[in-house]
Amino acid sequence: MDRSKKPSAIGVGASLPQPSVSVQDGIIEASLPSGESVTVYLYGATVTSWKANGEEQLFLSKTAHLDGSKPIRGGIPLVFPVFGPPPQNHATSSLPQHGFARNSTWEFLGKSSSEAGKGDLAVKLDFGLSHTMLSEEFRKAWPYEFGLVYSVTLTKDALRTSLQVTNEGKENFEFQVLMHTYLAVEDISNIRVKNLESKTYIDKTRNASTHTESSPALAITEETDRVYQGLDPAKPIVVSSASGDQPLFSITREALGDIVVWNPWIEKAKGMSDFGPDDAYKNMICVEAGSVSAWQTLEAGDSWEGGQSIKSRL
Ligand SMILES: O=P(O)(O)OC[C@H]1O[C@H](O)[C@H](O)[C@@H](O)[C@@H]1O
Repeated sequence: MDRSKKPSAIGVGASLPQPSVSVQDGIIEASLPSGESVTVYLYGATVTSWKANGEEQLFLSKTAHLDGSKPIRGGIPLVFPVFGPPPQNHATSSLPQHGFARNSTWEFLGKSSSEAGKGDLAVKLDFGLSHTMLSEEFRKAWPYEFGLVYSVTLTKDALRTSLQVTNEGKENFEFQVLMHTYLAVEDISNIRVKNLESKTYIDKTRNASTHTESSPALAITEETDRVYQGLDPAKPIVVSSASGDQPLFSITREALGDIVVWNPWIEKAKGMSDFGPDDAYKNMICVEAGSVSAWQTLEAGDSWEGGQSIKSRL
């Protein structure tokens, strides 16, 4: 047999084009034959880019630190096990703001691809983080035995991120979780956030006071930092143009009942050294799916799973 011959098309099953995945220098890139792509840094398992319809969908600060010296400003940093500054006298009290998931180095567990229906392909990337992988400082600050599996799934019209948390130890622990998604928008003055009407929110820019959303289409006209609570995860949060019927993004969730809407606006943007250029606050809005208004208690041996699916320019 002539082994120098390449396998014929029939020999390899005349297979359809498959997703491609590359792993280099702690950065995983996956793309579909139809052109969509996603980039994930092992540092924080942070999604830093999602391209669909030929366009970047996520905002990444031009001055973001990509060398592991600071959580990445942009994309989708993962917040776990505490959202915001940790409360005093809590098991998370010694952790930094937003916990350790976004500033720990995860491992790449592998890829899988499947049919996403209608002949479309899906590629799923899995990442893992566990107690023993944490820095000594974080291990001391939060001594629980846990396992996280974070899955990033790219399809032609959506990006899904989901997290499974397992309590691998002998004592219960409490956690909060949030997918801190920085969506790219052309002009903040021209977008609206829909489906928050009548929901209760904590306004972090007004001494954490409680309010009820009155607007069916929220405009962002100043620094905004609100935690909307008790939403139906299956009802999409829609980001649309101001004039519009055309949704730019539609976000459904599983087991994530809170949504944080954040835009730092002029002064705060200037004050963040890793946020650039200064006026980039016009080109982003964070719509963050999470479970942050209360603690999830996870008993020894139990698992919890939650996630979001973002569709773009439907
Ligand atoms: O600067 P970071 O630690 O990344 O936090 C950025 C922002 O995250 C969330 O959206 C919080 O609600 C904000 O209060 C916080 O400013």
